[in-house]
Amino acid sequence: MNDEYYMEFALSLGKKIVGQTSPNPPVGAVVVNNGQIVGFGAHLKAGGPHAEVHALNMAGEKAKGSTVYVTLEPCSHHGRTPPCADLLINKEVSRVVIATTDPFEKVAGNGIKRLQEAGLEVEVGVLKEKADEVNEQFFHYIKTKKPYVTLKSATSLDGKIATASGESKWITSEEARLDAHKYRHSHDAILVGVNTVLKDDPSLTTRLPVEGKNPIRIILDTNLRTPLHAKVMTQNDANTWIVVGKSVRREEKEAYLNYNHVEIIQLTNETINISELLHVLAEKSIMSVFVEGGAEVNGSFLKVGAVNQVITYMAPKLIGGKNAPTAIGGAGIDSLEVALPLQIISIEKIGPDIKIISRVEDD
Ligand SMILES: Nc1c(/N=C/[C@H](O)[C@H](O)[C@H](O)COP(=O)(O)O)[nH]c(=O)[nH]c1=O
Repeated sequence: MNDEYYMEFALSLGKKIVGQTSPNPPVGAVVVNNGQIVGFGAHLKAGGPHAEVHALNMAGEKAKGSTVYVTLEPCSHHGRTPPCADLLINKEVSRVVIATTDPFEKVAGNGIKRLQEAGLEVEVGVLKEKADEVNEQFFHYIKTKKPYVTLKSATSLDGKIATASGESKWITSEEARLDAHKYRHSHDAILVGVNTVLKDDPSLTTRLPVEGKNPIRIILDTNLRTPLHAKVMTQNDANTWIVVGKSVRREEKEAYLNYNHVEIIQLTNETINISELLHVLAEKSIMSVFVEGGAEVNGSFLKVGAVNQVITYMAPKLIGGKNAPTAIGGAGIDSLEVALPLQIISIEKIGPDIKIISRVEDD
């Protein structure tokens, strides 16, 4: 076979664990010896063994003289686990094929250098584009020290998220709504405004046919209006972080602190500053946030340009009405020249609806 054949396998392992390794990258590794796959593995959770460790353990004696395919440059620094570059050398691996290099300053290029200095054959760049996509959340987080933000909207053909009277259930189909849950699974946090909580009382959990990780639920709630009987308060199958402004007083927060799964994050301004929020979330190791609106919250992210990916579901319905809300509220951008440089990545049918994935060009 060829290198791409085995790297595809390693990438499929990495892709399947996106969302469960934060704040580490979702890495996959495959060990091949004499044309046989003798080991494979993925980094399953931060603090756990890296993908190469699992794959080499499975390979046992057959690691010697093997070729190891890994989706990201092996680490060469002592993190919470010993360096994988040293392990590859100690196991007497002959050749290491790497899909893409790690932008993390402690690693960038050092892993490759250490392998080459030890006499291993190293090949870099096999299926690089695909690996960069699997690592997009991690790379953005490492480069910008801010979470990767995916904005989701579900609208009618004319861009409305509800009728003028506020009716919104449902615009898009069951299939489209289910598809959105995949992003709840693959992001560390889901974020909505308190108006969505007041209007829809959402649970914001991941309800996929088989399992799915619940993201941390982040509620933007400047004046702490989230009702104590809301599902995000009474259901503790996911943590809930309520973000409030400076003027919320300590005694107002008391009642919320009785819930173990609830945390109040108080920012330093009267109103919530999205840039400050993203900095605080990154400090708490949140690598990716799935913003499910509503319109005002979406507008506040757009206003500061804090959008990396947009998932748009559009139903074949026309709602109309100048007072019916559209997907992005707020003041909007002042001129087209400051519009986000989005690129459409894919358009597909989901049931009767269409799904558009668009991303901001790499920074
Ligand atoms: N109104 C529509 C949506 N509306 C989504 C709501 O704003 C809110 O995120 C949901 O109610 C979440 O509830 P839960 O977490 O599933 O319990 N979302 C969609 O994809 N299509 C629509 O038509």
